[in-house]
Amino acid sequence: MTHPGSSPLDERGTPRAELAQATRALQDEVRGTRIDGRRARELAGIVAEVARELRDSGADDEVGRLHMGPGPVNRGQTLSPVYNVDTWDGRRMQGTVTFARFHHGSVGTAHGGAIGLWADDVLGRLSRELSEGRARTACLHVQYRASVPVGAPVWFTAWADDADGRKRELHATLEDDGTALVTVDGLFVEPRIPLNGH
Ligand SMILES: CCCCC/C=C\C/C=C\C/C=C\C/C=C\CCCC(=O)SCCNC(=O)CCNC(=O)[C@H](O)C(C)(C)COP(=O)(O)OP(=O)(O)OC[C@H]1O[C@@H](n2cnc3c(N)ncnc32)[C@H](O)[C@@H]1OP(=O)(O)O
Repeated sequence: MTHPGSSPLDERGTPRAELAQATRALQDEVRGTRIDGRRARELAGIVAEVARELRDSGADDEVGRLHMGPGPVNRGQTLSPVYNVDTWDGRRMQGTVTFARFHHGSVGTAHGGAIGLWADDVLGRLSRELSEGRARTACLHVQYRASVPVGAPVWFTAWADDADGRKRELHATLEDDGTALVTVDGLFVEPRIPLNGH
């Protein structure tokens, strides 16, 4: 079984990946900085200049589609927490996810919405690994059982029940030292009318 992270579509190590990684670092530092107001304004100008150059490079929807690539770290988007798939046996995926300062909710713990975003992403990825048909998230039930730390890797497991026609029930847990922090139950459905390119 091919390890998902070893797909030839993986963007890790490319210049584009480096740009995404640098942008993640920027997001984290913007979140935490104590920089003074005058310098903050100067830096805003520099960042705006970078954004202009990227926009002028011709970003469009085709580029946006790289968001769906398989690499855990470098899908060209910087919103989702970074996660790494360590094992994949065709049915069950295990690995670690690290919520960054950018995903901070309150008192050192991850924002619940960021956890939901990650869950949708990892189950979406699992769904893509399981079959060619493109399923979409119909329902995501996230149970927050204990706080998820920021800045430290947390172990995850994601797995699938048997497919039921176009429906796939997928599950995930986040855990720390054997204690469940979050449990997720998702329903993904292959649309009756397939969406173009999705
Ligand atoms: C080894 C290397 C492999 C390389 C692989 C390469 C790439 C893979 C890598 C990466 C992918 C990475 C990451 C993925 C990232 C993100 C994934 C995010 C996914 C999303 O974020 S996606 C956006 C949010 N999502 C939507 O935007 C959906 C909007 N929505 C719809 O598009 C429709 O609503 C739809 C399609 C859901 C259903 O529409 P439809 O018309 O096809 O469904 P229909 O009515 O026929 O229902 C059929 C059966 O599903 C049941 N059913 C339906 N909906 C239900 C519900 N909500 N609750 C409970 N049951 C439900 C019915 O009850 C019936 O059940 P039954 O058959 O038993 O009666």
